[in-house]
Amino acid sequence: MLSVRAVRHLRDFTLDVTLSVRQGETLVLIGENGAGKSTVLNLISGILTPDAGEIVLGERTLYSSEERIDVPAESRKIGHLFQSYALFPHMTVFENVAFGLRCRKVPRPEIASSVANQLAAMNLADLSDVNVGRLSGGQRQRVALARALVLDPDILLLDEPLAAVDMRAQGAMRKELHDRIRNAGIPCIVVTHNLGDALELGNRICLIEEGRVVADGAPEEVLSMRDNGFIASFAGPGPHNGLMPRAPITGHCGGPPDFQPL
Ligand SMILES: Nc1ncnc2c1ncn2[C@@H]1O[C@H](COP(=O)(O)OP(=O)(O)OP(=O)(O)O)[C@@H](O)[C@H]1O
Repeated sequence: MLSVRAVRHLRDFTLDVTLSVRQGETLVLIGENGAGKSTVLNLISGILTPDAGEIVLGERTLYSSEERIDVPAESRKIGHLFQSYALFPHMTVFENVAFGLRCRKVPRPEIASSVANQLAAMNLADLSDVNVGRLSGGQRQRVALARALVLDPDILLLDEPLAAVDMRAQGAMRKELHDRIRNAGIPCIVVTHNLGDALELGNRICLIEEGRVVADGAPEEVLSMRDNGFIASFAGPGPHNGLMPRAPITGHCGGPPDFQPL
């Protein structure tokens, strides 16, 4: 179980979110550009430090402003797939996937077998010795996912995991993600602008607007709010056909747990 209560002052507004994700549950974060979705992931993985609040993963407090606990990013066992991959282009696929394990000082033979297994599982074994700079966007995204999964993480944070995968490969990749998330049985947070992905991958959808959670519920509940006009931010295409428009949100709801409009 992950539980987050985090405040962080950003350039244009103060992010102030409270959310939780149970074991085996996938929470999908949606919201317009700049709403604060990636910042939430960065606060959980330790790349950014909250200005106040508390982040607890299982039995472990990762951050607490009251108890002055701030576990550094490298000591958190978190699989974080970044929107921009954050891979090393001059290093091989193997070296990129091994990077987090090396930082954790995992013994070399264990790194070799873990990385080989992960690459095989993701059909990347043939690219093991290829420099990442030579790969396509979709291939890089799979390498970034392999790097997140090879850590055997306690939680998965996936920022736009299918954005760079071409349409033809998206179906297979979405299914693979779905299976892996389910099999991992750990909390997972996915940021996406794609409603089809949100429905396919998520047990719950959380809508963020200017750093605040304005809706949090089962996908069908959040969608019915959309259908009833409480949320206009993804009122465009139908559930399975593409990108959510990034227009300003014109309606609010009361947020968890009863989703009443303001
Ligand atoms: N380190 C930072 N310090 C101050 N402001 C920041 C920082 N990082 C991001 N911001 C600002 O915080 C806001 C939220 O950005 P964030 O990247 O989290 O949004 P997002 O919802 O993930 O957007 P997108 O869908 O475009 O990726 C933006 O206004 C951004 O300019």
